[in-house]
Amino acid sequence: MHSPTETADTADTLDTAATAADADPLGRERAHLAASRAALKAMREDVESLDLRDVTGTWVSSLVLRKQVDERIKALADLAHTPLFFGRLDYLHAISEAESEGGGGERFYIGRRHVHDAGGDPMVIDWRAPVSQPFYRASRTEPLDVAKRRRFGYTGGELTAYEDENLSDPDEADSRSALLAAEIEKPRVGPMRDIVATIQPEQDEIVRADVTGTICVQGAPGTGKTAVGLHRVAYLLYAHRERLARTGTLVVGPNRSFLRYIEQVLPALGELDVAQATVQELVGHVEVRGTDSADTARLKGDARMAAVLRNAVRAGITLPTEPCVVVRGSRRWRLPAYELEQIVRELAEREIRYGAALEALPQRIAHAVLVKMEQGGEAPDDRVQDAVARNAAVKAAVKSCWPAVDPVKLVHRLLSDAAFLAAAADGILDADEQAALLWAKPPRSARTAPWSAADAVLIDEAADLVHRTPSLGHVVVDEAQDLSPMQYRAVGRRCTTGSATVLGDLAQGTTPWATGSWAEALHHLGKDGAHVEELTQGFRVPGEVIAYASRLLPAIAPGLAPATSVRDLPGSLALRHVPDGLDAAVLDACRAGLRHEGSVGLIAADARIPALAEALGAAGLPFLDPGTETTAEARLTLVPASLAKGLEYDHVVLDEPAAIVAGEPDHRTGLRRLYVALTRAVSGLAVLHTEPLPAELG
Ligand SMILES: Nc1ncnc2c1ncn2[C@@H]1O[C@H](COP(=O)(O)OP(=O)(O)OP(=O)(O)O)[C@@H](O)[C@H]1O
Repeated sequence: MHSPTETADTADTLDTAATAADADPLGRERAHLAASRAALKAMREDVESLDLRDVTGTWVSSLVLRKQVDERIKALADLAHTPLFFGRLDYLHAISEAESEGGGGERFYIGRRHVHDAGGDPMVIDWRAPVSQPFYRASRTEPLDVAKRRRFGYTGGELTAYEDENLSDPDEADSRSALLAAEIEKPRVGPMRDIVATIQPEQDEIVRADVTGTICVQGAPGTGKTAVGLHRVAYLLYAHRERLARTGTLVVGPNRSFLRYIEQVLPALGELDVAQATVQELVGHVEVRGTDSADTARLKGDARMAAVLRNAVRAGITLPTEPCVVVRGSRRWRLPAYELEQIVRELAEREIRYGAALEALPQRIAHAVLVKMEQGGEAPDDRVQDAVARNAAVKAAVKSCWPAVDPVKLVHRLLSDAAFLAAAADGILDADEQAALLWAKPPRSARTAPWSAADAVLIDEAADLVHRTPSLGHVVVDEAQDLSPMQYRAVGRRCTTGSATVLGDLAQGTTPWATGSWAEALHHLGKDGAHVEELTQGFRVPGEVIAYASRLLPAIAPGLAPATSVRDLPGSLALRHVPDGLDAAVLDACRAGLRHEGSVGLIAADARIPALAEALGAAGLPFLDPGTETTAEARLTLVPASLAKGLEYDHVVLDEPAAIVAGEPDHRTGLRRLYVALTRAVSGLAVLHTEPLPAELG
C-alpha cells in the first residue's frame, strides 16, 4: 500500500504534462473526491429545489411524484462513511460514451453511484456500468484493455492511500492486494456491509449473469453467497430497471433476524425498492400457531402433496345430470344435461386455473342458451348473454357442477375429513401417510385451526390452483437448502415468468426436508436445468477454523469440497475442555472477546440459552438478540444455534458442541447445525466444552 510520501515517487503513466499535481497523485485524487462530493451535493440540491407546486396533475399523481423525489433525494445522500469512489480504471484505448454513462475517454472513477458535473459529464461511474466490469474481472493474463487498476483506501471517510496494478506491464510482479485484505478483515460491527469495492471475479460472474436465466450457487460458509445475491439484485435493477420496476424483485431469507442483518445492503447500494420476506411471510394466508412433528412436516412439504391438493380442489367438479332451464319473459330455454356436460368436461380438460374456469362457466352456459334463442328466432345481443349468465338457474347449475373453492377451507377439510383426504390422496399417499396428515382432534373451523408453517404452504398451493399467483421479475432465495419441495414450489410460482437466484449450501441443511441435490431443488422451483455454480473461496472464516469445521463434511455432505480461506490467522482457533464450571468459563471467554475490536457472538444450543442469559445478566454483561444491530457500545450477542445461520461475528464463543448436536432430532442434522455454528467467526473461535466433542471432529 502506498502512503502519501511513497506515492510521490509513483510515475503516472497516462499523464504526460509534468505539473505540480503529478508530484502529488494522492492530492489529486483527493481533489477529485472533493469535486465529486460537491457535484453530488449540487445534484441533490437540484432535486431538492424542484417546485412540485408547479406540476399540474391529480392529487394522487402529485403524491407519487413527491415520493419519487424524496427517494431520489435519499439516494443522492452523501454517506459520510461510504466513499464516493473506491477504484479507478485507466484504459489503453478510449471507451465509447454508451458504455460509460455518457463519459467516454480513458479514465474512470468507479463508485457506488453515478455522479456528474454541472455539464453532465460523469465524475464517478456506477460500478454496474459496462465500463466498470474490468475493475472486477481484468487480470494480468486478461487485462481487458486496462493499463492500470487503482484501488483506494479510506480511513474515516478520508482518502488516505491507493494501490496500483499495471495490468499491461509484463515486468510488474503479481502481489496480493493489501487494501483488499484490509477491507475483508475490517472488524464487523452493525449490519452486513456491501462488498462492492472488492467483488471477486468468480463472484462478479454470478452478479452480472443474464437476467433471463436462473442461477444456483452452492457455496461453503462465508464464500459470499448472500453478498453476491444482494449485489446481483442491485445489478439487475441497474441493467433492467424499467422491466423490474414493473414486475418487482424479492429477496427470500430464512428468518427475520437474518433479514434485519442484510436489510441495509441494498439501500447502501441505492436500491430501496426490493421486498424482503421469509417463505412464511410470503405465503401468509393464515396465522401460524401450530407446529408439526418432523415426520408430518416432511410429508406436508413433499411434492406429492401438490397432486393431492390438485385432486382436492377439483373434487367438487360434478358432471351434470339435470338440464338447465332458463326462463326469460314468457319463454323457457332448456339446455339438456348432455350439452352442459360437454361444457363442463371441456373446461375440466383444459389446463386453466380452477377459479378462471369457474368464472368462464356461466358465460359458456349462457352462450349455449343464446344459440338456442337464435335457433328459436330471437336476436339476443351481448347484454342478454350477460343477463343469462347471471340467471338463477345458470348460477345453480354452476354451483352444483363447479363449486367455488376457498383454499383455507379446503385444506381445513383435507386435514380433518379422512374420507375426503383418502379420495384426494388415492394412489399418491399410503394409509399411514394419510393418517399422519389428519388432525388428531379436528378444529371446528378453519379460522380457529392451529395452522402450522407447512399448512400455510399447502394453502398457498391450493390458492394457486384456484387463482394464478402473480409472478415477480426476479427472486433471490437465500439459505435455499432448507426449503421443502412444497416451499420451492411456493417460491417458484412467484417467478414463473421471471428468473431466480438460488443460494445455499447442502452441508448447512438443517430442516428434516433439507435439499439433497440442487437438480432436485431446481426441479421443484420450476427451473429445471438452471446453471449451478460452486464457490469455495471463503472470505469470513480464518483458515484454521474452516479446516477444523470441514472435518465434519464427510459425515454431513460427502460430495462437497471444503472451503479455502483468503486469510490465515494463526491462533484463531481455541479448543478448551472445561471439566466443570462451564458457564463461568464461557463468561470469561466472552469478556476476552470483548477486549478485541468488533462483535462477539456467544452461540449455544437453544436449550442452553435461558441459563446463559441468566449467567450473563448476573455477571453484568449486557447482550443482544440476533438480528438486533450491534453497535460500538453493545457488541455481545447471545445466539441460539437455530438462528446462527447466515450471521457472523468477529469473535465467536461456542458453548458445548455436544449439546448443539443433541438439540436436533437426528445426529446428521445435529452435526450440520454444529457446522453452521463453527463457521460464524471472522477473527477468532473459542470452543468450550465439558462433554466430549463429537467424534467426527477428530
Ligand atoms: N469479495 C468480497 N470482499 C470482501 N468481503 C467479502 C467478499 N465476499 C464475501 N465477503 C464477506 O464475507 C462474509 C461472508 O459472506 P456471506 O455472508 O455472503 O457468505 P455466505 O456464503 O452467504 O455464508 P453462509 O453460508 O455462512 O451464509 C461477509 O462478511 C461478506 O461481506
